[in-house]
Amino acid sequence: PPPLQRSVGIIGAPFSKGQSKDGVECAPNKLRAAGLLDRLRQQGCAVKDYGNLTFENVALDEPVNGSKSVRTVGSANQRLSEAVKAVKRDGHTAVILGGDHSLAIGSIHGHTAAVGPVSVVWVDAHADINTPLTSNTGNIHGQPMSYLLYELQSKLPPLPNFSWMKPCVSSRDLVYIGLRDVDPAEHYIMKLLAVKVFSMTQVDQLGMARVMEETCDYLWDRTKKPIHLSYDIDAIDPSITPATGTPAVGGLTYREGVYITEYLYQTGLLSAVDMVEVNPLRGRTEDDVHSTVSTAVDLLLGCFGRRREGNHLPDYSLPEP
Ligand SMILES: N[C@H]1CN[C@H](C(=O)O)[C@@H]1CCC[B-](O)(O)O
Ligand SMILES: [Mn+2]
Ligand SMILES: [Mn+2]
Repeated sequence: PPPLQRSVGIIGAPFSKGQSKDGVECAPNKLRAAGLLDRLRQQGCAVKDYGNLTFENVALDEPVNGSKSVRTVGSANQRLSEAVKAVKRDGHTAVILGGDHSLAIGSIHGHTAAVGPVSVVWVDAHADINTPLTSNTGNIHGQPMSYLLYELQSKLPPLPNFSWMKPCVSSRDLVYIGLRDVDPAEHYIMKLLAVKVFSMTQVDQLGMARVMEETCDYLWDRTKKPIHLSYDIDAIDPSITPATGTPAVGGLTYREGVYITEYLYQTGLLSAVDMVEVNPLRGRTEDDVHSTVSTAVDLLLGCFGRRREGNHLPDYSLPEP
């Protein structure tokens, strides 16, 4: 089997301007405070923490074609792209702690700048594939995939502070898992581009084991590429992860969510992971926040070898009397 990814580079991306609810910028430090780095090290990973990026709030950032905070989102993602490229060049699997899902623009752009074409596994209740002209909210966290796909470039208006980026994902290299709250325009776009989708209906029909087999068979139809896993915590059912900005009922169980990470880890191809949309201020109780944050931590641990059967380090030996 291929050498499994055990060297992790953590980037904190405390960014919230892809949407309108305060709090999502607090998630990187919450995830660290929950012991993410220690737990990764305890399961045998080498972990380098690159700290939190600082993002500029662009003044007078008036909507462009309805999209909000375009200049601020563009500038943030340019910075994130550079940071992810550096982490990849240092030889780590990149972990990007969001922050809202508009960060996937910079994360995937920087990833492909470093390693070339990647397969994207997008785990989310939502497709996040509105263009600036189809979005009903103007929130760019509902649009990142339209900025990234070669096939949608002709549908994008010129956007200030985005001239640094180029499209870098082919629709053939994208798989969605967990969709259940998709706008009509997004549905039309996914049909038009024949994007591979495992909505919650397919999760129910096939079961997650089959979904993951079919995901990998589809992505590896030709060459095996590094995998970019973009995990929106709202893919998980809100009964488990309520502290998030756009919850949608009927989501993945904790077990299904973790299975995705266990499966992708053992491919040995996991090259970058986004963990986004955890919003501690959206929990009604401290338990809501704890359940959401600890689930996000467990999902990330699964990406780096944690198994529910148990784990032990290779150098473990039993104590002798
Ligand atoms: N209700 C969804 C569907 N479309 C909306 C939009 O375009 O604003 C919402 C986006 C969620 C973004 B998220 O997936 O990153 O949370
Ligand atoms: Mn979502
Ligand atoms: Mn999302």
